[in-house]
This record gives sequence, structure tokens and C-alpha cells, in this order.
Amino acid sequence: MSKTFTQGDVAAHNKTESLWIVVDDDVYDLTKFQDDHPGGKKILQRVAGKDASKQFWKYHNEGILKKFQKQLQIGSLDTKPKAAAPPPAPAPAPKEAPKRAAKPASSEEEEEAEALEPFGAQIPFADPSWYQGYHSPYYNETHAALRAEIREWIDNEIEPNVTEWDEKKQVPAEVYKEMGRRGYLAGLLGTSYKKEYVDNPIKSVAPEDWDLFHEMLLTDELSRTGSGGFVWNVIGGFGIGCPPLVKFGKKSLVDRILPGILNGDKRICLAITEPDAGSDVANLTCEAKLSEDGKHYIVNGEKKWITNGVWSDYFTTAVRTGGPGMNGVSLLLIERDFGGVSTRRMDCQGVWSSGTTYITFEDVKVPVENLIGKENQGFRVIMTNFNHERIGIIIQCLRFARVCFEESVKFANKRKTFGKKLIEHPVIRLKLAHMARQIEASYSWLESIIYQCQKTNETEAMLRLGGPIASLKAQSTVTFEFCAREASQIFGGLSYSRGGQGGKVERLYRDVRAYAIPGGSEEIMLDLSIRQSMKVAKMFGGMKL
Ligand code: HEM
Repeated sequence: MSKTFTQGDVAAHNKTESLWIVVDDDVYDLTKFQDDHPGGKKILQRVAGKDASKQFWKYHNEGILKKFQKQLQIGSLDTKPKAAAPPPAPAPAPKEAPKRAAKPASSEEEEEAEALEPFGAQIPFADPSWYQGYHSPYYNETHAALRAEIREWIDNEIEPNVTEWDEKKQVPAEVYKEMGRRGYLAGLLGTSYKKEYVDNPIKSVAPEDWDLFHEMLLTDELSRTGSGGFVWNVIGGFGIGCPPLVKFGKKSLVDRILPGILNGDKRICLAITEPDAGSDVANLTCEAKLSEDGKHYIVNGEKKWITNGVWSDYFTTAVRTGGPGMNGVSLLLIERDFGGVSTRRMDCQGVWSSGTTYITFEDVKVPVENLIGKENQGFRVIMTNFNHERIGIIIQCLRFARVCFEESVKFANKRKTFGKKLIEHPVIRLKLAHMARQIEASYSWLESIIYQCQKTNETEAMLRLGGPIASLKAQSTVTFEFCAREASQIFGGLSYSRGGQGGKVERLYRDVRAYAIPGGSEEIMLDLSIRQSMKVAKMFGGMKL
């Protein structure tokens, strides 16, 4: 936007027929837009030809400018200070970057390691503390480079559109493709980076340096959009449907279908829950009967609340191949092309753009090569997968809680009631304080668990971390719910209506149950956390009570 104008130029356009305003030293021509302005045209006509920055920021958040700038900005004031040169694009981390993350070397080396440069808006508690220059044993320059790479993409290309996508209940297919093109999908499997299966490995981190903190960061930064629907659209089905294939599928099956998925051309989801079996997985009824020649399973049954099902090419499906209970369950990779698969979109309270689906399988003929793991031993695969799923839920919930906090802090610093800004009222600060303490405590526990996952093999993690992960899942959904509620009270009516300044909070409030119920409800999680932890402590020879 190279054109410059004087104050006088702008002042000359102070009529309905030619209506210009200034916001933050930039000049906008609202002549055509005034009739479409959701706040009304009269309010714009009152500030025609003037600097309307103060009025603008009173009624809108940053997203509005991002969205409309291209269309309405015609230039800047000649008095606008020159922008500083943009920071250099994130470069691949140098090979010799200090490897503090989850690989603390000698204590001497650790002492020498400096905290990373501050990053982001520097609002305390709105980002994790290492974004504000706090020391951390978990992160190094590769994490900082990845963080900058994702944030740039989200801020510029995703966030401005998320509300529209949520209302349409669909994210353009191109965005999932872009996830593949950027090499993100290959890093979201709860294991090492799958470089050999992708055309473009991730830019800012060498695949051999990839760790679970990079994975956490990716999910966390995607969640800054403040939309469970968006996050689930791009990684929901994939993040839970693909890991069982990668970890337990036959090599020939993995080689055939994984590249299409990781490059963003094909989509996969996890189909476990049924109309009559949710957290009670051992009771599922969708059946798979082996054909007489032993070459196929014939699958019949229904699945419900399946994220991404409507758009999926592949379904990692729990089926009954044996007798009742957990020892008769197997996992099959069902392909839509086999025929007999019907998907219907479900209307739900939240996560609108995630594509929650009802599926029917009618005489679907599935080759035995598509069995994931061993016959009748699918329950173990499902249980292993749960840890990864729950950690994903925890990361998202804690970032959503931070979004509620961040939106509240920003709003409380501009909205005035009874002659004072909201932030000057102790009752509002108390709300923020209760939000922050829960977010930070939960996040520190999350970092510790991620570190344990990194140090522990999958079986040990399933046994020893299953209890703490279940507990933290409940802790994070309760924290999210609390923050969504308190943010909503702070925004008042603005978070009761959809869109606008309280739009993110309103949306997240609706998304809460999509986190508190699936992946193990709060009640089941809390009970499991104690049962599992006690059982494992006994198994490992401790707790002689
Ligand atoms: C670049 C110029 C502007 C654009 C693109 C714009 C755009 C919008 C949009 C999209 C909304 C819908 C609510 C939302 O999504 O936030 C809105 C609402 C509103 N706008 Fe503007 N606006 C502009 C300038 C202004 C100015 C200068 C004023 C005041 C003098 C104003 C006052 C309002 C009011 C009062 C509302 C209703 C807020 C509510 O529902 O609580 N707008 N505007």
C-alpha cells in the first residue's frame, strides 16, 4: 500500500458520497462499504473524514482489519512512522543448536544454555512462559523456529477466515492439503518424523531432530485459532486414525496408503464409537466376519460421532471379530472405495467445522491385509492410541483456555464500566487470576508428561502414564470449561451473540463439551486415573498396602 495522503486529503472525503476514515494512520475508503457495515452507516458517516481509531478499537478486534484491509485500505497518512524491517524468515535450525529439549546433557551444558528470545504479544499467561523469555529445559532453537513458522501461517492465512469457516461448517479442502505440503501431518503421529513418506518434509526442523515437544507445539499453535472445529478438521481424524496404521499396520499397507495421507491428498479417521458404545469400548457390536476363503472380512454395523468421517477416504475401524468383551475386538482399515460405506453429517453443539459423522457399513468387503495389529487383539492398539489422543485433547484445551484468558485481558484493558476499565475492577482481576493459575499448573504437568513420553517406550507409557494422562485430561477440560465461563462473564452480551469481539469466546464456550466427553469423559478419566495408577504401582512392586 504505497499511496500516502495528508490529513487534509482525508478531511475532504467527509460525505456519504465519498467517505474516508483513518485507523492507526492508515486510510480507508468506506464509501461502498457503508451500506454493508454491520454496525450501521450513520455511525460511519459521523466519523467521515476523521481519525476514527479510538471508535474503531472500541467496537472491533484485530481480526476485522486483517480481513477487510485488502478490500478497503487505499493508503496511509504521510505522517505514519516507517515500519521496521520485517524479521528474517525462520531458517532451518543450525545443526549445532543446543539440544536442551528433552535431552538435557551435562548440568554444565545446561547452565550455559540461555533462555530463548521472547516471542508473541508478551501478555503474561496468554502464551506459555518460555515465550516470554523464561528458562525451560524442554525447548531449543528448533522449537522457536517451528513456532515462528506456524504462527506466521496461522496469523495470516487461517485465523482471519476461521469464523466464516465455522459458520459454514466446513474448512476448504485446500487447508488440509497445505498441512501436507508443509510437512506438518508427518510430525503428528506421536512418534518419530516420517520423512520417508512425504514429498516435502517440514521446513524449520530437520526431521531427525523432531521430538514430541515439536508435535505439541504444532497442535498448540493451531489451537490459537480458538476453534475446536478448525483444529479437528485438519488434525482430528488424522491424529487418532493414522497412528494405529503407522505403528501396527502391515508394511505393504502402510507403503500403499500412507504417502497419500501424509501429503494431504487423502483423509483418514478413527471409527470406534457406536450409537450404543462410547467410553465402554469393550462392548462394541460392529461385526467383521471372515469369508469362507479366509481372504476378506465382511463388515456390518454403525459408528457414531466420528470426526472427519464425511470427508474420509480411510476408516480405522474397531470391529468385533471374536466373542464378547475386549478380547473379541480387532482394528480394520476400511477404504471408502470398497463400497458399502455411507456417511451422514451430524449436527452438534460445537466443533462445527469438524465434520462429525454417522457411518453405516453394509456388507463391506475388506481384504485381510487391512487388519491392523493381530486379530482379536485390537483392544490393546486402541488403548495405546488413547494416550496420544488424550494428550492432543489436553494441548488443545489448555491453549483454548489461554485464548479465553488472552481475549479477556485485551477486552478488560479497553472496555470501561462505571468510569473504570474492567481490569481496574478487582472482581475482574480475580477471575483472570483463577484462570491463569489453572492454566499454568496444568501446562507444567503437560510438559512433564510429554517429557516422560519421550523417555519411555510405548508399552511402559501405556501402563505408567495412562493414569496421569487420564487425570490431566480431566484437569484440562475442567480448566477449559472454567476459563470459557469466566471469559464469557467478562465479555457479557458480546459473548452471548455470535461473531464480533466476543466471537472466539462464544465459539469456545460451545466447543467445551466436545472435549469434556469424547476421548474418555471426565468421570471415566478421573476414575481410571486412580484405578490404573494403583494397579501399575502394584505391578511394579510398589505400594504394599
Ligand atoms: C475499516 C473500517 C471498518 C470495518 C471494516 C468495520 C467492520 C465491522 C464488522 C465486520 C462488524 C461486525 C462485528 C464484528 O465482526 O466485529 C462491525 C460492527 C460494528 N462496527 Fe464497524 N467497521 C469499521 C469501522 C467502524 C467505525 C469507524 C465505527 C465507529 C465509529 C464502527 C462501529 C461499529 C459498531 C458499533 C459495530 C457493532 C458492534 C457490536 O455488534 O457490538 N465500525 N464493524
